Amino acid sequence: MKYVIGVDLGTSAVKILLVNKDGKVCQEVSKSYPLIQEKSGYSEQDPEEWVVKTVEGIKELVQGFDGKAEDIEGISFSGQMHGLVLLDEQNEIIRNSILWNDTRTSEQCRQIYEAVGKEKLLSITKNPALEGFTLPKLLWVKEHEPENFEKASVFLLPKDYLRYRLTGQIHSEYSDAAGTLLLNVGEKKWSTEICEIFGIKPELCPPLAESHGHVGNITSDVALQTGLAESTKVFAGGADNACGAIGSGILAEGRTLCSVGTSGVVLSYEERNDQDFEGKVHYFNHGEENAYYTMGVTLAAGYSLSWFKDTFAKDEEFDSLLAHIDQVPIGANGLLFTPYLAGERTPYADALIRGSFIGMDASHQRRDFVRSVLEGITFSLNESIEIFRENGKKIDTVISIGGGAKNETWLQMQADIFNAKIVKLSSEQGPGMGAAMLAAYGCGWFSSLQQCAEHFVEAVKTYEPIEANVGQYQKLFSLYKQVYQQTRELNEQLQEFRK
Ligand SMILES: Nc1ncnc2c1ncn2[C@@H]1O[C@H](COP(=O)(O)OP(=O)(O)O)[C@@H](O)[C@H]1O
Ligand SMILES: O=C(CO)[C@@H](O)[C@H](O)COP(=O)(O)O
Repeated sequence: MKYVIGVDLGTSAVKILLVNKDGKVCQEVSKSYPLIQEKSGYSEQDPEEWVVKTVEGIKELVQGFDGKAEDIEGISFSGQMHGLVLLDEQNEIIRNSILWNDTRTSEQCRQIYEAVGKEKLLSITKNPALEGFTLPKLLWVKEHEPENFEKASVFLLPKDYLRYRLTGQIHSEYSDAAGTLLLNVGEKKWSTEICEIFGIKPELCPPLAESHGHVGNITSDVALQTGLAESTKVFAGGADNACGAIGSGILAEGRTLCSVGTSGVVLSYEERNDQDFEGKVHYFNHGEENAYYTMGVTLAAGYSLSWFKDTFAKDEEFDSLLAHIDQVPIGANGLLFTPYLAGERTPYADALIRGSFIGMDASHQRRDFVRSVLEGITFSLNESIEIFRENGKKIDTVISIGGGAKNETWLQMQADIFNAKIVKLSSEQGPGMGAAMLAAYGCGWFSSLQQCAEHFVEAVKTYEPIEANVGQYQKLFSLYKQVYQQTRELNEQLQEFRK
């Protein structure tokens, strides 16, 4: 039997899957790493930590594998998007990576609009200037750490850096490059125009490959450290959301995905690159060649739940924290949560907004808070579903993946709040599976990603919306939507008291 490895470099952890030619996940390893948050709105990670944890994880996986290392034919990557990794001329890391959920760059976003103009920016990059994207981070470094900017010889995205360390080859690929604001998304090339406007030398942008492109092999050093064979082919991989889409079979028009990882996304496949969503949703290149997807993003989805757990139930597992939520009625006994712990993207591009619990009273117990956190996250994702529906998309079925899809009550809640059928897959690890599928397709096991999806993607359970619940959630959703408007100014005034 032949195998491939899919590596998902997530925000909370790197998750590594060993998948056989039948699409069965034979082994799984996960290694977590922390966020570095020096100030409110700052979020960084040490790229070296990604490499160390991935190498450890692959080593563990290979040690537990009873076949021959040569049978692991290929490896590919999925990664948290947008994070800026700067390398000097020796390809050494210059500073910590500034991540997708770091919102220090509001001023740089303003400068981008001023210098390029919103209309032109949308026509080239298909996206608005958002704090999480890479170009604003690069401009922040240029302004605040000019010595680091001067030293930089290339920038990479997180999984591209990881792949460089495993192969010695420097590349990016279209699906992740699309999240930089430096790519001409429709023409699939770095925008020389945007680079020139901001004084970014073209060499700073790495060469581009297709996601299934064979970009190198494992170096002899990494083969020695991990037990992988040097013949293991390395394929470029994709942005985690593009890989999540591949791993969930979102490979045709009309398919919709919901992912609750650290962030939360609602994503829809797009055949064309010329639709106009006026920048209300992200519009990126897919990991499938010449395809696209649109997506709304909740910055702190799973992160809201993990924040709650770390703060109030540190030593408990998620399953035990969530054990009693179905004993709490819809609406959490009058408690409403908004998940704006790190600001928000969709539908409010707002770096200053912060979360709220509205309606606390002395009868509330921990379980009410937990339920309200899940409801608030799901309401936020429903705002993206609403934008898609308002733009004419029919959403009656949603495939649900990510850490959040491990909980059955949450999946039923998604069905009731989205008023759509929710499909759970055999593995909730869509991005890792998508990465493995890119390797499988790259190895030539299948003639297309679609054919690979027919073999690899397996639905195991569906959750139908329950009419009575849908009605109750609709009432709550209209209250939820008022919280943003009513807390926006308060949050602006609280800014001076933040860390
Ligand atoms: N058993 C569980 N039930 C519900 N949610 C969970 C469970 N385990 C993890 N999660 C959620 O999933 C999130 C992590 O999802 P994951 O897809 O691994 O994220 P990432 O790719 O960002 O590292 C956590 O922040 C948590 O909110
Ligand atoms: O910023 C985005 C998408 O635009 C995030 O979705 C990141 O890609 C992080 O993903 P997870 O770690 O939550 O999977």
